[in-house]
Amino acid sequence: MGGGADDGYDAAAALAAFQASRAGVRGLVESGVASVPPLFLMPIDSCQPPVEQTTFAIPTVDLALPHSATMPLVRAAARSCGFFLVTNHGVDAAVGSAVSAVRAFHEQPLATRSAFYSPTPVGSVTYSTIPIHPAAGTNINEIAILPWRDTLQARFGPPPAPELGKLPASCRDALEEYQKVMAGFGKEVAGLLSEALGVGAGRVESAMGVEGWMMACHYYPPCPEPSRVTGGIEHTDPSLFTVLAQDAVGGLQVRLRDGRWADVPPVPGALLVNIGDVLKVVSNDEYTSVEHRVAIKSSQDARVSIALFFNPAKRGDSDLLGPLPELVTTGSPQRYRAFTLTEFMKSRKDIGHGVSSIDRFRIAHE
Ligand SMILES: O=C(O)CCC(=O)C(=O)O
Ligand SMILES: [Fe+2]
Repeated sequence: MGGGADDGYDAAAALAAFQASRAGVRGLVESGVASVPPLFLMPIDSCQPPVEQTTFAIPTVDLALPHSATMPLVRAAARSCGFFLVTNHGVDAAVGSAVSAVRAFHEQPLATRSAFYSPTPVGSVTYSTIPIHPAAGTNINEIAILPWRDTLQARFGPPPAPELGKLPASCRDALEEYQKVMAGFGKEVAGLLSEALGVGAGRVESAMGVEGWMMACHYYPPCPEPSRVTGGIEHTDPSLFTVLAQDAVGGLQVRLRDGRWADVPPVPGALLVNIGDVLKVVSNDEYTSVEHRVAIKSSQDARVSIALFFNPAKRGDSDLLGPLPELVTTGSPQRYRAFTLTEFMKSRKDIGHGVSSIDRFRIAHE
């Protein structure tokens, strides 16, 4: 992939030119590209839908049900497929405004939005086309490949809040409001997930803190050749858990246990929650962190999604992430050694963004 001197294509120069345009993928589409530039072409086996691609019904947790009913649903979903939809969450207005504000930001005229654009996401607020991690794909080598997506990313925590004044004015109020409302929603989800582990509702939060908020506001432009690109390569989330809000276009796919990929069609009004690698570790493998990716579905419609990662707030070099001691028993021995967030991030950098990045900390048992 990526070509070389032999075919006259210089991938590094193409990447530099794309980044220097400060226009993102949206800019390419606005300029009327009729085919996918090589920088975005995925190896065939990384983006083509497998033959038996299927649609999968994600379990739903209805928060209007009594607590005694929701808790077992959360427990079953977190253990079996690692994803669940949440309905009757009471935050529709904030979700609607945030998704609209993200679309408005990405669809501003080039001159306005390019002022925010940076080639790589460094800093607490960034707008970029984040290159695919070289180790993340099966046969992606050292030449960067880009996803068919532009991302406005903002770190909201842990406190003290980083410079949110850097958020673009066009979406600042809606995103700040969304974050505030979702902090409350996330506490409720953290409580349910903790209680469903049988360790008490406050345990996960008191052990880790959940205020390490990172918000990724994605924009997936329509693509002239959707099957040749990826919106996001297969990965697991590094978070404790992630909450995804999205419009009606769709594109998210999850990997089933048998290895096939399944479409997860958006459900109007529902939020999607998934378990990340850190909570899988904390739960001593009772919960599962499932690989997912994003396909581009449309040559007409741009898709917007907002992934809000609830990461551990406790992240110093003396804060250890590991299985909760009360979940370690004779029948269920400790599956991971404790590690710091710094070690974990290094592992993702070295090994890639799949679930295997926590295998470095796994304790082998006969
Ligand atoms: O846009 C989506 O549907 C998913 C995005 C995602 O998986 C992520 O940001 O980690
Ligand atoms: Fe993800």
